[in-house]
Amino acid sequence: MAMKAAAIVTLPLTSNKPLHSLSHLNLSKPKPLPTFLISASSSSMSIETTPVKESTPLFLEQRASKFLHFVKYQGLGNDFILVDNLDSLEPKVTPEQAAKLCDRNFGVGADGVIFAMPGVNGTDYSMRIFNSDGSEPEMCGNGIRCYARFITELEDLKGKKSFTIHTGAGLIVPEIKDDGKVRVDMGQPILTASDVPTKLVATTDQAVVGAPLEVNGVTWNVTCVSMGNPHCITFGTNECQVGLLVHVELSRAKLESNLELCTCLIHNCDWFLMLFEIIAKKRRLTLALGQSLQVDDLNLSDVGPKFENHEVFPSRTNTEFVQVLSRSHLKMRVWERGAGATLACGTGACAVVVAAVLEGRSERSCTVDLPGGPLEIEWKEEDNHIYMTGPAEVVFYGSAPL
Ligand SMILES: N[C@@H](CCC[C@H](N)C(=O)O)C(=O)O
Repeated sequence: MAMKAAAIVTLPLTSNKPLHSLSHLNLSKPKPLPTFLISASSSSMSIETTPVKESTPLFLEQRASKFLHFVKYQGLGNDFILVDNLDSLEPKVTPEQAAKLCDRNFGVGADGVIFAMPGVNGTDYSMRIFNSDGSEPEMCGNGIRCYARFITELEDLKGKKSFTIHTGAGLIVPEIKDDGKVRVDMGQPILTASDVPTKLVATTDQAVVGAPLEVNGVTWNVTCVSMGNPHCITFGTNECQVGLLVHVELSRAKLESNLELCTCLIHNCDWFLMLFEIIAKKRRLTLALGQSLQVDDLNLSDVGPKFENHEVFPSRTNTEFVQVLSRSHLKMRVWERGAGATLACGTGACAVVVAAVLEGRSERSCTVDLPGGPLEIEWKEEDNHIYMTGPAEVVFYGSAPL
């Protein structure tokens, strides 16, 4: 009689199956992985697919194990490791572990790690995030869209499309649209210089709008906006070209329409309005013209860190370099605090539209082109809130040792 041996095998982490094959799993209520009976005789070996009762801990239930189970998401190429942290307000990953996980050579690779946590103060959920350098920002626009999609995977929302999320920037309300995109009420922008925060001297109503800032030996014109996290937005340098300082005599009544006309003309001939100063008594408008930014030509990794760590930004800053394509179409590149050059920044795109409106360059509703794709941004006059609409997609499901 042939001898038979039997062994219990649970599909291991070393399975050849691609990680995305776990995509059908509901991560909060893990389903058992299949168990197979292997029978071997001296002449043959067979695998029976009849499940066998097993007692080993389930893969996704190994909370005590040294593995982090996560879902990788991206929003316009701004990518994140999303962690189910709904059972605790303590992140499952330390800032040091987050930096290691985000490393694109030695880790999973991401711009940040995001934790889906239980709600506080009556909100449905709360969110925390670590940047790829391990620092903790207050908010993340692309991340919050990924978060919203992640919640729909973790929880049975019973058809609910919108919920409230507590963040370091206050209450954020995403809404899942029928086409899968996410529209987010990003709240109100913060403009008071000391709250952004920046040490730059306010130019108008405590806000820093179109102020000169020297970086790398060049004077840039900047506007500072907080979306909960700090942003410094520039449309270009203030290097006036010979003969381009224009003085226009205007009557007060005509001022607004003339200002718009000037901006238009200047855009058309590839120069743009950098600074305007109304000397009311003399009824004179002074325009200082600078060179328009061609964002594709920018040496981002050279200039970005100099803005990020400039002494006028006590909490460091994210920096957006913007080219105006039309009054409703902007193009930007971003150097993010704690993450460097990224393919997109949601809070950055919102801050850019606020800056463009404050500087008289755009309407309140704009398409903002980022290296990873476009975002629709609207700064509503009625409630002073900013609304951002864009995509968020799963990249893969995975586990990594901590
Ligand atoms: N990419 C994010 C912003 C992430 C935080 C930022 N690096 C900071 O430190 O403030 C976005 O989409 O908003």
